[in-house]
Amino acid sequence: MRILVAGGAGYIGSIVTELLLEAGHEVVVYDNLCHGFRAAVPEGAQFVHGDIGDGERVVETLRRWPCQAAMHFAAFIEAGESMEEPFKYFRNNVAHTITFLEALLAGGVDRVVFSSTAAVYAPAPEPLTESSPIGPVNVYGETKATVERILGWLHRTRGLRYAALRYFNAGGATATRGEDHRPESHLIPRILQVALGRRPYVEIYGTDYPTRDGTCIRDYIHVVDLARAHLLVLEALSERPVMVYNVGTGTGYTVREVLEVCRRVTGHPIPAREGPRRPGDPVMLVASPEAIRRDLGWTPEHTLIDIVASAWRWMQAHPHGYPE
Ligand SMILES: NC(=O)c1ccc[n+]([C@@H]2O[C@H](COP(=O)([O-])OP(=O)(O)OC[C@H]3O[C@@H](n4cnc5c(N)ncnc54)[C@H](O)[C@@H]3O)[C@@H](O)[C@H]2O)c1
Ligand SMILES: O=c1ccn([C@@H]2O[C@H](COP(=O)(O)OP(=O)(O)O[C@H]3O[C@H](CO)[C@@H](O)[C@H](O)[C@H]3O)[C@@H](O)[C@H]2O)c(=O)[nH]1
Repeated sequence: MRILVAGGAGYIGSIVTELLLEAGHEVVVYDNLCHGFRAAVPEGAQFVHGDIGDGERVVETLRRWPCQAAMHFAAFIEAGESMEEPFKYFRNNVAHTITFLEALLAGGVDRVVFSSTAAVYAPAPEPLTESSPIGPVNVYGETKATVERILGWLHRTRGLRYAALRYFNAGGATATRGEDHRPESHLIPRILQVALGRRPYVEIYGTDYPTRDGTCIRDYIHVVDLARAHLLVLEALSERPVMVYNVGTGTGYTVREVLEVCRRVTGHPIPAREGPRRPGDPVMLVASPEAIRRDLGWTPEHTLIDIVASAWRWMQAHPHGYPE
């Protein structure tokens, strides 16, 4: 298949592109590079510098390289920032996505894999299943829940086939690609930047949550396991026109536990300071990954140690990330 990958110059999209090419697919990466890097795009992929909010450019791209499916990673991704800049998030993640979806259908693409998130759920003290209540506690999660509903209506009214993958917290790297967000807001790379000598300490956002050690709990999923889920749903779209799956491991770690794993893997003491809560942070998000296992046979193959070890290898090899 030839696949249009919007946001394919970013962290997860570039690694999914790497796996798609390895599996023998053709890929057209479509990215405005607002947060991605040209150097992250695998050599075997076509690259188009474009915005998902520019429908004409999307249609033009599809005329030049007709595609059988699209994957949609292009979005702003920070829950904390979304609480400060709601319009920025609604515009890019919802309004521009509507333009993008309309252009895909006009350009003959009726299969979409969408990057949704665990942040669509109301935080809960037990593992979340796909039928757990939707109830985002931040604007970012609301934008993703809104797009999921739009996809549902486009299936009913236009026959769009789609998979919405609700990722839990992605981490880790391949041998050649890793996480490089600027500014970096994510826990694991921020901790590893301390071990690398690029930050004096890591701040723990909130130590008074009702959890086993007072810090937030997340389900960390290796980016390669996450990427494999994309290839599986892409194949399955022929038989299953609508799929909504959690992609996580089923195991939650507190911020302090992640910090300990990072100290063990790097052998660095990694100083930490306790700070206030970050607005919009859910107390706990842990997946039940049972549905995607049952339907498609997907299971995670990597542990939190593998995530941290691969991220650490990548950061040591690329201490300043991708070249601009
Ligand atoms: N990183 C995680 O842990 C995580 C968890 C859940 C969901 N997600 C979702 O996965 C997707 C990818 O996340 P990531 O961590 O790779 O983020 P990222 O910022 O590394 O990648 C996003 C890419 O989209 C591009 N982009 C953004 N707006 C665009 C626009 N209007 N037009 C064209 N390109 C645009 C950026 O340049 C970037 O290359 C996002 O949709 C995010 O919401 C990520
Ligand atoms: O310097 C830091 C950074 C983070 N945290 C905490 O670490 C946890 C994880 O935070 P982070 O790595 O920023 O990820 P999330 O805010 O959980 O969000 C990620 O995971 C979500 C799915 O769970 C996705 O939807 C988002 O796109 C993605 O950014 C949270 O409790 C944070 O408060 C700290 O204590 N200190």
